[in-house]
Amino acid sequence: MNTRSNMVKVAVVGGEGIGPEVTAQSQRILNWFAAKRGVPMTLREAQYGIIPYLATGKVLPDDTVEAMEEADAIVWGATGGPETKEVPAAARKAGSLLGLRSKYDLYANLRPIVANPALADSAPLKAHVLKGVDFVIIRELTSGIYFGEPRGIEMLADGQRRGFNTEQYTTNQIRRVARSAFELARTRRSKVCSVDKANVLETSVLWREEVIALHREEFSDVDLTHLYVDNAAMQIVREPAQFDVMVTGNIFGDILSDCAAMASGSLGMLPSASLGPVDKFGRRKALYEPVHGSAPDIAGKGIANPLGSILSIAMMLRMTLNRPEDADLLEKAVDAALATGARTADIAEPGAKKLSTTEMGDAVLSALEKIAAKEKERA
Ligand SMILES: NC(=O)c1ccc[n+]([C@@H]2O[C@H](COP(=O)([O-])OP(=O)(O)OC[C@H]3O[C@@H](n4cnc5c(N)ncnc54)[C@H](O)[C@@H]3O)[C@@H](O)[C@H]2O)c1
Ligand SMILES: CC(C)[C@H](C(=O)O)[C@@H](O)C(=O)O
Ligand SMILES: [Mg+2]
Repeated sequence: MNTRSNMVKVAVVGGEGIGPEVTAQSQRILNWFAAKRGVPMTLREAQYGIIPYLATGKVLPDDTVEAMEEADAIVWGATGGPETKEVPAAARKAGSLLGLRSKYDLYANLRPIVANPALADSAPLKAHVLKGVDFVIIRELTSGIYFGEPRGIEMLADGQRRGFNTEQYTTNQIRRVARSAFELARTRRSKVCSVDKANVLETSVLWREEVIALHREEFSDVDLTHLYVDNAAMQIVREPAQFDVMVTGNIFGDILSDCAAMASGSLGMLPSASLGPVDKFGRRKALYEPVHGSAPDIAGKGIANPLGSILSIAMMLRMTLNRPEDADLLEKAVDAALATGARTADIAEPGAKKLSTTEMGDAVLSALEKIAAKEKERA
């Protein structure tokens, strides 16, 4: 029997656009693992975005702040969309996703890209979903040009306006995310590709020097290569199966991960984990979210692919809950659902039945039941 003290606290924040639609499916999965597998967690639902803004004047109301504050893991849906225009910039900024990443120092953002075999065999996706693609982009998430100062838009003497941002990285910011990449690579195929723009940017010169130094000092058993970001984008399209772990800065990682998403068939397939520093009790605040955004073009239609969000729960089971068997079980259930032909619109073949978001959730839950029952029989 689990006592409340060993319960992992999870805040579930659907957010905006398709965020609540996909997160609802993840929540069903979480409930299944709590009820059927005894995974020790408490779920606290909380709101984010335009709805709480209209009620409280805050996109991130106090109740949500409290839920996130006490949580070991945050399950996030999405932010953004046309409604954001109704929220004044200051209120939006006060509760932004970037602010949360910064507040909890979620510096290591893991974005796995896996070509599911069932999709690699599917005719319309064959061109870019290539068998054997299985790599992780580790994106530095709390520094770089997203956070560097000074930034702003100023008026020039000649009447023009000038916008400016600052790319910046310190030794420690580079080393800690590079360490995450080397450590992850040791659990995989022991290859790290570091991506920068060291032929132009000083931040990238420093990035490359520090990655090389850390590699020499502590990780010389790992195979380390370097690519300029423009070449990396081309290589991801040309031969994504060559990569194991790719580590890069904030903005390069943002762009490369959407680009790499197509090797998995759809942006809707990609999960992510954003991890903070390990505290003195060995705990690590984490935020789990699909890589995609609020998708205003399909929001409210019930057709979004929930698998990116659901696979983020597998990452949570593995990384926050330390339940690798349950993470494997969930990934197997996603594989099984896809193998039986379950497809949302973004990954469907022409003429094939297109499942709604909820029906894809049903397909994963039904696969979970079947696989768990078989495992029980075998035991
Ligand atoms: N982490 C986040 O919350 C996050 C991430 C990215 C973008 N955003 C925000 O989302 C808003 C929309 O941005 P965008 O349109 O550039 O990017 P997006 O990721 O929302 O959508 C890009 C394209 O991918 C499709 N898509 C995305 N997720 C899908 C899914 N689960 N199933 C099927 N198709 C899916 C969309 O329909 C769209 O055509 C912006 O306000 C942006 O800032 C938020
Ligand atoms: C919504 C936006 C700020 C965010 C980013 O640029 O980091 C998104 O694109 C992502 O990839 O998580
Ligand atoms: Mg992005």
